[in-house]
Amino acid sequence: MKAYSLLGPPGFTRQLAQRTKRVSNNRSTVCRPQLGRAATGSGAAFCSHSSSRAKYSLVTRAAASGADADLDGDLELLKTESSPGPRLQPSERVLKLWRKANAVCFDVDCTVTVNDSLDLLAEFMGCGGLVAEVTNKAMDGSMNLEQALEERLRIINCTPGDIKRFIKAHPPGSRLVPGIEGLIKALQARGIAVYLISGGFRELTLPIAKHLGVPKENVFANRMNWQWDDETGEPSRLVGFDSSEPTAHNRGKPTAIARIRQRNPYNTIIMVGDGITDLEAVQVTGGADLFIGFGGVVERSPVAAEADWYVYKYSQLIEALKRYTVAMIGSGAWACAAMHIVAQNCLAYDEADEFVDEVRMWVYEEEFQGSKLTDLINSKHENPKYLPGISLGENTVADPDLESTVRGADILIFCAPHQFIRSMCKQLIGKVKPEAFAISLIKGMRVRSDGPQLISQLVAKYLALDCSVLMGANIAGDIGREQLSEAVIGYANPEHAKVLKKLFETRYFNITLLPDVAGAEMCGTLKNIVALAAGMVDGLGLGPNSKATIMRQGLSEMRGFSKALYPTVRDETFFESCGVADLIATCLGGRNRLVATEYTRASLSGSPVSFEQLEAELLKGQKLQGVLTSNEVQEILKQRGWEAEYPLFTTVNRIVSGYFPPTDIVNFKEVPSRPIPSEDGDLSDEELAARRPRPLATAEATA
Ligand SMILES: NC(=O)c1ccc[n+]([C@@H]2O[C@H](COP(=O)([O-])OP(=O)(O)OC[C@H]3O[C@@H](n4cnc5c(N)ncnc54)[C@H](O)[C@@H]3O)[C@@H](O)[C@H]2O)c1
Ligand SMILES: O=P(O)(O)OC[C@H](O)CO
Repeated sequence: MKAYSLLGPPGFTRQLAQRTKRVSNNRSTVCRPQLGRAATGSGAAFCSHSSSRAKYSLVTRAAASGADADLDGDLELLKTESSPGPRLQPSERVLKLWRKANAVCFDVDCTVTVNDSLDLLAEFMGCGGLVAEVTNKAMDGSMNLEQALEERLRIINCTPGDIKRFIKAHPPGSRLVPGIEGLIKALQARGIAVYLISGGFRELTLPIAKHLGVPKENVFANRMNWQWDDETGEPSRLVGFDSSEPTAHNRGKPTAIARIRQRNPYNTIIMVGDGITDLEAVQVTGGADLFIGFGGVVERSPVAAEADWYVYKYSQLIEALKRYTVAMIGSGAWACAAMHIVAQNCLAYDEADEFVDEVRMWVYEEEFQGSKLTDLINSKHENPKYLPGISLGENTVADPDLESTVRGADILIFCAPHQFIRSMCKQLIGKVKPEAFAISLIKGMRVRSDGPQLISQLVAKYLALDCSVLMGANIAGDIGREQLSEAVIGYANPEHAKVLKKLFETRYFNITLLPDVAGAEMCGTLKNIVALAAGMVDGLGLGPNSKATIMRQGLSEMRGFSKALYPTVRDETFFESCGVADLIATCLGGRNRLVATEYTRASLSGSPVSFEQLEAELLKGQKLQGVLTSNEVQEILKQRGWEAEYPLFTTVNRIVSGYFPPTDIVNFKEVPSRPIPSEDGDLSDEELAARRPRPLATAEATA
């Protein structure tokens, strides 16, 4: 890369730089016009304004050959320096600013393919050559901006009718830069204000703004002054322009941006342009926060060299607006059903297109029918073991490596059986983006020596992330088959909640936002205990009255226990999908209910089977959460002396621990007051072993 610094009067050096670049016809040459003398040792060409144009050829030839040149006299190319060239890849800082912009200001010349509408109007009026000469004078600094505008208008001397005809002959839609409409729509859909700033005239800019959907109050440009016809009361003759507009003067663009700031509470304003006057927007205090150079219409080397980010296509800016890379941690039945929705939503195009298409999914690697589960998912786009027949989407990428799954992710979805989460979070410490946020779909809790810990709290503690929860009547298979369903997102951070709603909501899956993380999560966790009781009732062959009794009692204990642990939990939460609706769904059709039903039947038949065995036989790799949760909750009840206050929870735990037969579920009111049979007395070893679920310690050890 050769870079030449040209010293001299700004207009002249700028023009010289452009010509040098053009002659060198080489993108790896950068010419920077600079004022004053360069520091000793830096590459510089000095040209006084009076230096003859003949000297151009010397400079341009030197640039074209990439050679150093040492010219005498007042045009002196001292030597070359190396430069990294335009920044074609945005830095982290630039990307962040682009994504958090409140307003984006476009130089209007970067929205239409013909760079200067006034020159185009001059051509239309048949005076293109004359006007171009004046434009050149402004470029080489021999005429100031205001004088040049005045002179160009004087030559053009058009009427309002001429302008109308001109717009008709060159409608904005016929000369838009590809991608500009999509970019402006994408920005506006995100609530980012769009402005057009032009050194040209409102009369020519407003039709472009209208076509692009930019409101006219967001257009900064000069205004033509008209002589009004006394007879018709209509404007008739052009008599100059209103020089009070900021764009009529040097540094007009930063002045316009300063005005935008005065009128709006914007933190971040971006200027997109292709000229030195656009670049000035970031060089003045109060101007733009970032300058993005656009080379899709005209490429000006000094602008390219100084831009914070230089792009040739607007699609690059649209792509970079996609803020959220999503990662799914888990690949069981619910993780796959949720992925069916999430992957579609990430791929779906809407104007606010906020999600990166590809979603990585962490898969606990297993062999299935002789192949690796990850390979099967990546080739067939479904998980044949945990949710066969349901597409995960071609944009889902299964990854057996937890750390690479979350690398670069902005949103982490946790959906694995709760007993494995702690060890997974420990592994991820320091591996997730600090500004990422999380959502847990997990129904379960952890009990530590100092008390309970919700999974959302565990994620927040280990990974320092805000963690919302998604809970509801959500039986995985039915959602995979796109049956109507709903859930709540319990949140603490409303901004995150809004994004998460977009990520999960779909035609058949409604999301309600609920500012009660603990309430929603406690509901999802505790209903699994009640589902075991409901399964026992089914196993006993009892009818709906008995089941309804169990469910009502269960709901009441869920509410009491949740509020006793977390006093901020709201009563309304129990009437949402995560409360009563999930309780109904899980007690009618969930896995906990199924396994408890079979446990009860086996027990009644005189051939008891353990929960562990039934889990393996009936669920084929899926995990039963209710028994673990019952043990965890019971530990808290015991610690706090609350067992008698939660008779259904306690009875379920006595049954799944093998102390009482499942027939005792109907005696839940008095079971807690009964003495617990001693292990070596009242029950045979086989009976106890068969009835006892896998102890909690074993499950934790697996993790
Ligand atoms: N299945 C549902 O209908 C449903 C609905 C709503 C919520 N949930 C909740 O979602 C959570 C996840 O359940 P799911 O249905 O996606 O899973 P699942 O029960 O269908 O499958 C078990 C998963 O655990 C994985 N696994 C096995 N051993 C592991 C280990 N040592 N470490 C890590 N992972 C291991 C398996 O590979 C599999 O992906 C649970 O908290 C559950 O309560 C489930
Ligand atoms: O199959 P279960 O009993 O784990 O319940 C599944 C879901 O949690 C129902 O919402």
